[in-house]
Amino acid sequence: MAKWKITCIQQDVIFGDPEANYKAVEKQIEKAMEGGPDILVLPELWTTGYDLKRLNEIAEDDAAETKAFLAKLARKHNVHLIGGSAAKRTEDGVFNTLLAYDREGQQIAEYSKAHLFQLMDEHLHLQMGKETGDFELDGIKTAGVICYDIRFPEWIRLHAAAGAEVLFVVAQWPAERLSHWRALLMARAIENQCWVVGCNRSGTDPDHEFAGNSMIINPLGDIVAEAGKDDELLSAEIDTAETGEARGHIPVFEDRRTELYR
Ligand SMILES: NC(=O)CCC(=O)C(=O)O
Repeated sequence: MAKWKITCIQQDVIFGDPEANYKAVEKQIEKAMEGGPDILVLPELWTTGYDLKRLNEIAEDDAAETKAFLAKLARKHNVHLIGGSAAKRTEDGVFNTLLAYDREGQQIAEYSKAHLFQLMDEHLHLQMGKETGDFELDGIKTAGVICYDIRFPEWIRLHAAAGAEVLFVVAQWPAERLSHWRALLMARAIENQCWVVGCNRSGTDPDHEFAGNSMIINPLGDIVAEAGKDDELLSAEIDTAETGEARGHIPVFEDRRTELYR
């Protein structure tokens, strides 16, 4: 069991300008550390934004600079860093990849978005990940997924059934579907009886206005903290003992009828 203070860094992303975003994020991390968090969370594609037409050009080989940047800051601040996602260029194309680092700056997760969101043209510019997003923090099973992934309950269930007690969701979720963002995050928490930490971006890009409304939701589906629309550091204390309590109270995982689910 673990008790953690989690802070989501909800902020605007400067379109197609990784250097400017590194500077902005470094500054926000410094500010967030004043609150003494154990875990920091960044949003989806925070280095490049959805500059998909230039993505192949501005993505880094193996997301190397982003990895070095996140590892350095996790170590410097002695904080677990769920580093949002970054465009990772490989021989097979560009992936939208979540990266996470522990307090020592060791990489603990590298998960590429499995479900590509056609409405924002991801399928034209990105490759689909094939692996799950499980990882451990301080010996606790957790998982990280990316934005549109939360529309696939069977994908999230796979992680919860493997023991994840906290689900981190990094996102660039548009304001026009804010009601879906809120309902889907709450539903994933209720059905999987796990903590859900959704870190969305704020601001706009040439094609979208983003919702903000990062959320921290407990395993009963209650919203413990929710941000507004603009830049914000959203924090809450979480206790993973509540996952076991929720699962003990209504034994959903025991009552599953997997033999019927075909
Ligand atoms: N960046 C995304 O995956 C957006 C997903 C989204 O907006 C949705 O409605 O789903």
